Amino acid sequence: MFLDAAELAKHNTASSCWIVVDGKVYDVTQYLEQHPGGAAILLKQGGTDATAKFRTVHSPDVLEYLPKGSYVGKIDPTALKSLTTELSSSKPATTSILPPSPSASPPPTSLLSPPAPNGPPHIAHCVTVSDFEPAAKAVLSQNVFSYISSSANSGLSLQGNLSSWSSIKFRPRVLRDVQHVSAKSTIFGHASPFPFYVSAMGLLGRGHPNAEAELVRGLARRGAHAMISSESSLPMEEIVAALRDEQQKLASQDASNMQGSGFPPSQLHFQLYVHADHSVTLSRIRRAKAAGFKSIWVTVDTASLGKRTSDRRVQAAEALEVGLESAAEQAGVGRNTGFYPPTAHFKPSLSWEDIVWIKKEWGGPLVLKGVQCAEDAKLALEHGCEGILLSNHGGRQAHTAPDALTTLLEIRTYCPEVLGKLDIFVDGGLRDGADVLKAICLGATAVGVGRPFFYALAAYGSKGVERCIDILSEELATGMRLTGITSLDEALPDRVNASRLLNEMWRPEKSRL
Ligand code: HEM
Ligand SMILES: Cc1cc2nc3c(=O)[nH]c(=O)nc-3n(C[C@H](O)[C@H](O)[C@H](O)COP(=O)(O)O)c2cc1C
Repeated sequence: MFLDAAELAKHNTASSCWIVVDGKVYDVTQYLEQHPGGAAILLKQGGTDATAKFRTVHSPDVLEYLPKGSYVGKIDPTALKSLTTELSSSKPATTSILPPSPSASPPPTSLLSPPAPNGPPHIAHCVTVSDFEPAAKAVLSQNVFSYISSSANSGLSLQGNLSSWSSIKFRPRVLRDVQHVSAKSTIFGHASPFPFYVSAMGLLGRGHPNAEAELVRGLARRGAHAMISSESSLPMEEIVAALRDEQQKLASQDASNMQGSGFPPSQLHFQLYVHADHSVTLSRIRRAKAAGFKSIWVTVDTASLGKRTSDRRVQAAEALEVGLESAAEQAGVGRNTGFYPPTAHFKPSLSWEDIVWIKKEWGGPLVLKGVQCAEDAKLALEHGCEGILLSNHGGRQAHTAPDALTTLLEIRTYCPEVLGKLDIFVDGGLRDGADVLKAICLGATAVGVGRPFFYALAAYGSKGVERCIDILSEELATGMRLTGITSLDEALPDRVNASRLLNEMWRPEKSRL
């Protein structure tokens, strides 16, 4: 039995809110207060077909997060048709402000952002990766820009990340014949042209209509690796398929040009949030394995979502706009108020035992994403992990969390044995390719880069992604030449002066390590 449009339309209030996604009706009333995107954004879709808006943000996978019993039934397809027409005539879709993508034409409309009066500046103006931020700001709505740039509390973790890289200085060597330099490296045995990769970022669809598919097309043209978020806007299988498709196109172009790109194939790694519902986590792991991801990176710094201050301001404003005064007030203090266990998505009881079963289920390289001290690095080794990512989630989780370089120094000081046994990755605040070398000198395998790629994607699509890689790799090559390093095995600790950060590093009163 189908539901009809008149019945659906009645459920558009906070006391009964139904939405349609892909012809199915869901009662999201109970979920309104839990939705990390805020109650207002869902309520605005109440009683209507939310499919178009939903698809610009989410993959259908998130529907698994709805409480049991949320599915109401199917809607009459003819009713849906009239409903869609009605909606589109009352709420016209905005014109896309995104530049044409070289690989795939973006859909003609974007429901995400209002049209930018001027569009982004010419891509030629992006000379450092920080230049992508104002370019994206010019084309994104305020709430999407806030989602990307947001950081925890007063922003000190983010500030610490950004400044940590310049606290370390190089100790260049001269007269070392640097005609030929190579930044070739490997990540879990897979070749990468450079020791950096794109960090996991959820909901790329908020910045570009082709979302993660557009990202991986840009990566494929440069052979770069990426960690794909389990909160992506596209299902993981579609992201892998987009990469393969682009790689095939490149192979046929190479065959007709009689020359190869010279880059190894890009590889994808899977970032996992451990969900409160075990079956959701298990199914993600199995699908990632079947889809061919090369390693799994379990995020361990998100027992609860951090206080994303600017997002809360946006959500409060959105709620007030639709007259939801109490939701607006709640947005400011968050949904995990007080000391009650958080009820939302991520498993708050996550512990080392979970790592053991995830490792067994995955059966390949496992990295802990979000290690922030030497003790946990040591425990990761004891629990059989293959790698650790020293990260404070781009300053989005704990307030005044340590930056990754300081944690790396702490590990070098208090448990140096970890260095030879685990692959160590770092991320947070990297905005200059030359700085990548500093982490490598201190023993890192590779560095993750987040926001600059999101901004580049939002402003210029896959062309921006390629340019972001080109800027970082040129800076890295120049940095290598000017410090007298021709290959990464020459990047050793004596090439950097980390005294300033070492001064700030934690020291135990009485070591328990
Ligand atoms: C109905 C089922 C839905 C579920 C289960 C759901 C679930 C989620 C989850 C888990 C996140 C957090 C993702 C992350 O931070 O990585 C999120 C964020 C978000 N959702 Fe939904 N969502 C639903 C519907 C929608 C719809 C219909 C819209 C838009 C009309 C929407 C817009 C957003 C936005 C904008 C965010 C980002 C919030 C931020 O600024 O951090 N969601 N949602
Ligand atoms: C918009 C955005 C979304 C993110 N989403 C995720 C995510 O889904 N999973 C995760 O483990 N980390 C996520 N992160 C953290 C990144 O993986 C990475 O740790 C961080 O962005 C690195 O800092 P940077 O942006 O300064 O380079 C996100 C970061 C940003 C900026």
